[in-house]
Parts: sequence; C-alpha cells; structure tokens
Amino acid sequence: MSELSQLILDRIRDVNDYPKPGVVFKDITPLLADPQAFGAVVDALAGLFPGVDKIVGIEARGFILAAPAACRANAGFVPVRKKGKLPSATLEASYDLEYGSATIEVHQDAFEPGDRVLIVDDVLATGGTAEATVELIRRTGAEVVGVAVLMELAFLKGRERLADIDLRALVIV
Ligand SMILES: O=P(O)(O)OC[C@H]1O[C@H](OP(=O)(O)OP(=O)(O)O)[C@H](O)[C@@H]1O
Ligand SMILES: Nc1ncnc2[nH]cnc12
Repeated sequence: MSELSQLILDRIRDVNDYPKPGVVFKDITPLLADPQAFGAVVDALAGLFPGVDKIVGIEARGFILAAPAACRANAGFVPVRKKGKLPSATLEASYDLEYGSATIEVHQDAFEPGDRVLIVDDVLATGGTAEATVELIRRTGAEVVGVAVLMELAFLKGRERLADIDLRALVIV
C-alpha cells in the first residue's frame, strides 16, 4: 500500500449507524484536521487530471476538497449545490444516494463552451451523486474528463454506474 493510501486510511473514522441504521459512515474530519494529510490529498487530487479548465465540487463535503484542488491545479472552481442555494438560473437533477435522495443544481452559465471539467468529491458510494453531477455538466455542453474521489466504497458498486467515466479514487475500500 502506498504511503498516501496509509495516511488517508489512518485518518478516516468509521461511524456505525449514521445517518441511518446499517450505514457505516466514513468520517473524513480527522483527515481534514491534519494539515500534512489534508495537503497531500489536495495535491494528489489536483494532479490526477492535468490541464482541466474547471473543477466541480459537490455540496457540502465535496467543496472542502474540490476548492483547494482547483486552486492548486490553476483551474476554476464550480459549485454544484443542493436545490435552492444558487442565485442565478440553474439546471437541476434528482438522484438517490446510499442513505437518501436529493436534488442538485448548477448555474447554467458556469462553464465556457468546450470546458474540460473534473468532478471532485470525498466519497463514492452508490454513485448516484456522481452520476447526476455528470449528467448536469453534460447538459451545459461542457466535457466531463473524469471523477476524482478521496475514497471509493467498492462494495456499493458505484463504479458500474459511471461506466463511461474515467473514475479515480485515492483509496478503495
Ligand atoms: O455515491 P453516493 O451514494 O451518491 O454517495 C456519495 C455522496 O454522499 C455524500 O454526500 P451527502 O449527500 O451526504 O452530502 P454532504 O456532503 O452535505 O454530507 C458524499 O459527500 C457524496 O457526495
Ligand atoms: N458511507 C458513507 N460515508 C460517508 N459518506 C457517504 N456518502 C454516501 N455513503 C457514505
């Protein structure tokens, strides 16, 4: 196992039965509290897909990783937010995730024509959130070059829902 993988795994805490019975929640707050680990993760995410124009972060935990990664990669940051939070005209998509359902939005004018876009999030579980985000970005006319996550929960098979996407995870459990 790589040094980075170990650094990450040692700083993600399992919380049983949160937010619902049966769910093992991957709590990234210990990792975020460690500046060396946080910095290494941001650097790694920013380096996975060189040359992207925009990095999209998904509210809320995705913002924590995607915004510094965008800065580091010299790319623009675009927020995908839960419904009702973006002030200008939006596109929206609804989806199910491991423990619920939600509707997300992006500003219609968030991308330039032909923008190459990377989606960054903390956890890929069922893949519902990432799949809906890919759909949203494609509807704007921009190109999704990949999805980069800190942690993939392989047993939930989210990767199968993103068959046409270059999906990279810093750790897979
Ligand atoms: O692969 P999926 O089953 O779709 O689950 C993954 C999503 O779930 C979490 O977000 P959540 O909606 O809990 O929002 P939060 O970031 O505000 O905690 C996580 O940050 C991912 O975005
Ligand atoms: N098990 C889990 N832990 C943390 N975030 C998640 N998002 C979806 N499933 C999750």
